Amino acid sequence: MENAKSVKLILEDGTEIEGTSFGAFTSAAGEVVFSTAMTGYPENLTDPSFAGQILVLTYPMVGNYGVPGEELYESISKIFESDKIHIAGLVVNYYSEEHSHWNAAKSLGDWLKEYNIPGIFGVDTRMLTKILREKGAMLGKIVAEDDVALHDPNQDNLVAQVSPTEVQHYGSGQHKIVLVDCGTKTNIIRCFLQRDVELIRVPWDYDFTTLDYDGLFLSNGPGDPKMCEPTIQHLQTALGQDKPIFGICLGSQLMGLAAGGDTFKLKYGHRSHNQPVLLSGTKRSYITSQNHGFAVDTDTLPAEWEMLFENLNDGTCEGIRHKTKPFFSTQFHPEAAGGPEDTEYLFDDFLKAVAEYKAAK
Ligand SMILES: NC(=O)CC[C@H](N)C(=O)O
Repeated sequence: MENAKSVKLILEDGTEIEGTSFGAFTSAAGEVVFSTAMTGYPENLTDPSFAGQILVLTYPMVGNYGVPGEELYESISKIFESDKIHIAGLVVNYYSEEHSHWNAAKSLGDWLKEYNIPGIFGVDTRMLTKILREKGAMLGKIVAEDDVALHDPNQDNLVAQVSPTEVQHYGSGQHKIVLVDCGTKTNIIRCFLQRDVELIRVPWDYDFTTLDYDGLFLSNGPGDPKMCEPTIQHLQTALGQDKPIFGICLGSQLMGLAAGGDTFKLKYGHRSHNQPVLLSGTKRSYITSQNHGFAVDTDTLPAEWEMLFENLNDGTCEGIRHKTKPFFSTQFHPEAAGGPEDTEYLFDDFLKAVAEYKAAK
């Protein structure tokens, strides 16, 4: 690339890696996490759950299919997972400014520049991932001209930063679903709108218990789930009723906390499109899309709750369910975007539970 400027990636353990700048030539600090997904950077970079994180991609060449232009679907993005880039910085091995794809509108570097997000390339990201697997996810920074202090985003209420402030309505189906938006991926909204649903999207701390609805959905979102105290309190009220509840990722962690269980931080998290999970009580496994750094501690779940899915790599909890009421959640992403769509049927399972609840009323 012309006029290439050198930048550094510095980790809290003192590791310093020199590379070349792409995207914005600026410094940024965050939690350094890795993803082994082979594609999907337009989706990953706009997933609000990545807020505050410097993302390391192990796939060796990034940028070669460019970035699509925006298109709308029912007033939300048809392409991206939110309306902006949420990562704090991007670390890749080989960055391809040149790109070729039928819907590419710009290069990855130009897109990062639009949001003032720095990228660094020329980094052996597989070596770096081995360090992060060995020592755990670490704080770090990309340093261009001016130095910045290390900063732990998990100490911030990131959900409050990415959640909307207004209630929004979508669709006109027969099931009225409240979506508590802690930083939702738009494909969750698309998955609902492709079904028979009227969606009421509310801010993370909105008291949804006052609304008239048939089913409750808890979205994914960034940071430590324990920061979402108001959401947990409202959810506890909802758990006292019988209306179906479905949670994804952060939503699963909030369900665990509201039920009286605990969550903990994983050593280096699960971020990829090929995580195997086992459906409890069966021999059926699914390949799932994942992006999380925290998990529900299965041993702390009260007696009325049980693990619904288990991660086959490390045995951690990938979802929970209530033994008698229609409440369940997944730590993985049934809406994929990117990743396999094998578990999208869970949206249908949830809506079936909603229909049964309404029929029994
Ligand atoms: N994708 C998500 O919802 C992530 C949940 C939470 N922030 C975690 O890292 O575990």
